[in-house]
Amino acid sequence: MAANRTKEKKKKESPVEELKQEKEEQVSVKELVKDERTHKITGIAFLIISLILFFAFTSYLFTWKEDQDKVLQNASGVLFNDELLVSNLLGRFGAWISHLFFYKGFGVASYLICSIFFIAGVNFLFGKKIFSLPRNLKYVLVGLLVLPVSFSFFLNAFGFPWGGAFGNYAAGWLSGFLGKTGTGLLLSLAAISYIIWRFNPVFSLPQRKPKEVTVEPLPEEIIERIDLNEPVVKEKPVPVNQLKKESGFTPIPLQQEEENPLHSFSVTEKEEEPVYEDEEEEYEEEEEEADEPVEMTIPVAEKPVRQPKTDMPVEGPALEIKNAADEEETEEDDAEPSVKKVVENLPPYDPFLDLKDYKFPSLNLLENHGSEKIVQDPHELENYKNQIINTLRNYDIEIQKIFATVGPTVTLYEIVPAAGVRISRIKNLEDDIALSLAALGIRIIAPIPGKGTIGIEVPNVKKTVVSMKTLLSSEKFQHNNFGLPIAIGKKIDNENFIVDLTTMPHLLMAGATGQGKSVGLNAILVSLLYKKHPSQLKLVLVDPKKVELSLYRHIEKHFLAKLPGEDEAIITDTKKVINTLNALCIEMDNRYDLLKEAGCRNLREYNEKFVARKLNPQKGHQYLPFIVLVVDEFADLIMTAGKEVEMPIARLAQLARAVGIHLIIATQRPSVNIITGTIKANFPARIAFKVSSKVDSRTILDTGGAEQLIGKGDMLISYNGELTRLQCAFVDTPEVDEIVSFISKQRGYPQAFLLPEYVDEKELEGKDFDLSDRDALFEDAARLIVQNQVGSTSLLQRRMKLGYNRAGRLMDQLEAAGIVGPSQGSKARDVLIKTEVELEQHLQMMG
Ligand SMILES: Nc1ncnc2c1ncn2[C@@H]1O[C@H](COP(=O)(O)OP(=O)(O)OP(=O)(O)O)[C@@H](O)[C@H]1O
Repeated sequence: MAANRTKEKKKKESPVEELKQEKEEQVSVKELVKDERTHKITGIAFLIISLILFFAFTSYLFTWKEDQDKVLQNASGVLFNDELLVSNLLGRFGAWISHLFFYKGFGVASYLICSIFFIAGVNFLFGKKIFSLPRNLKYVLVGLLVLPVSFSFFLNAFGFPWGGAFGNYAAGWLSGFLGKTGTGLLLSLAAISYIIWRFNPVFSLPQRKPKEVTVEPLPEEIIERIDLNEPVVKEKPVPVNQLKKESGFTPIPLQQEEENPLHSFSVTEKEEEPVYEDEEEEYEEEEEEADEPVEMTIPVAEKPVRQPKTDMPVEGPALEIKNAADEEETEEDDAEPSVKKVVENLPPYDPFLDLKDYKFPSLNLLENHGSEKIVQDPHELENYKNQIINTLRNYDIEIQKIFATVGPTVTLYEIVPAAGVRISRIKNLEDDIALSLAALGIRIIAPIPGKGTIGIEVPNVKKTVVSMKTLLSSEKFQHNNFGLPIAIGKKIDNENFIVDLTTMPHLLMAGATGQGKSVGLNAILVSLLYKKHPSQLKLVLVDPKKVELSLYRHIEKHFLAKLPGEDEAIITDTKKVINTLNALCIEMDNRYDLLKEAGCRNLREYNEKFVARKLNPQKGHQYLPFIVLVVDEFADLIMTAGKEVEMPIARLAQLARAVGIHLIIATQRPSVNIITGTIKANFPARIAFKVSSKVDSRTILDTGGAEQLIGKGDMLISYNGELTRLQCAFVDTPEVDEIVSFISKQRGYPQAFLLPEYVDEKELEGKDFDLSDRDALFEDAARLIVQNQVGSTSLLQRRMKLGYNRAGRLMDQLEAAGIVGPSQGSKARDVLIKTEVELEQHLQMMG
């Protein structure tokens, strides 16, 4: 049976084979020329010709003396004169062809001919344009014109045909025409021109003091678009900057780049329209004057003041106000002329007086990770370009132009489709293009907002790590005037992405585990630590995982804020998180009260007024630092505490911006039950690292794309209505350790910045005030409150030199004794007893 089947099969196959043979016989010349095998054979033939010429020429260098006479004498028949014995390695042919090229032609420059055959051979053999033949032909042509003349002119010795007949003739003619000196100079000009053209050396005059230039220098690494409409393949991978120069890419002027909304998010460029409201512009002016960091050192005298909210005595001259004037009269408008005079005469309040020796961390604490030079293989560019064009062509989509912008991790191919092509068609081909490029993480932006082009982002084979050090040492970071500058990463065009957290004004970060979230948080925190004095910034760190943020515990006395009575500043316990969030709400309300009383619209105006000594510390006014709340692993909190966490966060996010409280919330699980509508509505700025699904991407960014990222700090940021792809700056844990230890070794405040105490009402229920437990200062406190008719804890703290806890306890006792009303959040409590006489009676009754 089996044998029969094989026979049948053979029978069946034979007609096919016959057909095949017939077909092979009928191959037309046209098909033969097109056939891949013909190309390979031609390629090898060319390579062999190139080798034959090379060996013949090289042998000629050693045998020319012996062979020259023989060839000259038998000029016509040398090739076929069997009796003629020559010394050239390639025999009579070698002797003849070398004589032809060297003696009668171009001398040593004849070697250039070999290169033509070599290049044509390689291109044919591999079926690709590995080297550019037209470019080679150009070089060969110029070489054959210039080199023989130079060789003949300069090396006219030893009887060797250095420049061949052509060289001799041309050099002789030139010498007659220009004289020897003229010819020498002309040939030198040719050589120098070539060197300048090829290598563009830098000629610099001895250093003179440069004039003051006000234009901001552009960051070095900005890379322009590469025009892929010309061949880009070079012999070996070269840095893109060089590549552009060498292969004649058409660099598009930077101005055009800036017009591209994808690139134009240069929030730090001076000429950019500021995104701030009026008041913030003013703030910048103020900061500009004050903020003149030289190598990260901010001048001490011109910074706003921090009035520590601790029990430590307030340093500096602000207390002099008290001596000079009644506290009721120190308000700017009502102030007596004499008071005004004193205030005017005082120098502005020194911001850093509390820690005036504080040194900002130096950039040396950070490391360079990798070379930072973006190296792009031109073959990769060419390949991807062709594959993109071919894939689109397979679907009948023609394109007009294609450009590439090479970023640290991805390259953006920008396509201008032919007229009439529907953009949605290209968008639908996302998967096909990804398949044809055999690359993961392709993202298609159709269209690029504000442009008639379509973007295809393709991950680079070789990725570059963006070091935090590069970003922090950049001009943009060092000389900006942002309230809270944060360096996040680099855009696809290599521009540094440095923004002001105060304008965000809060930030939501999401990303699957291991995709770079913690590194991103560290990058933000490190940026702040590099730019802010401890008096200007306080961090509230919430870290349910207990590991990520614990690095920062050593700077508790410099930069951290905590609840009164807590041991640890970094909050890991859910219950304490709720208390802290509510305490922050109280702080926010308190700040609003202070702002209202001072007649200021925001923190900046308020601090400005305070620094100018227009606000009276005796009335509770103090310098207010920014507070940044960082929550790592928000999902854990929402899962365990739900609304109890969500409500204060939403409230803070809605209102806290004006009073300088900003939120950074990170989560691994960007699902809708965690990032609820309320949270989302209040966090317009969002970052997504790689997430596991399109749904997750939509939850965080309101659009897909984050699932296509490639991890390791590759991210999308949605800010100001724009979506930008960034490579997050990399800062390693040992670097953070170094910075933290540098700060922690310096003198700090006596304790962390204390947040207002928040007592859960539920906990208080049932707790009655026991008269026998009365504080020793109870009666004094009661008198003070009644005299002033202000039920404020800070009044007790200030006047009685008490800590926050004790003052708070006293106030609770006063409430229990019916002297003051219940707490009203940030507002002072009502005082229920109006006169001192009444109070004395009350105290007596209490016994
Ligand atoms: N910006 C970056 N550049 C280069 N490599 C990075 C970058 N960010 C992260 N990585 C690499 O990815 C690893 C994981 O990053 P990271 O610890 O920040 O992830 P994660 O999202 O916080 O994870 P988890 O949620 O589990 O803590 C890092 O150890 C590092 O090797």
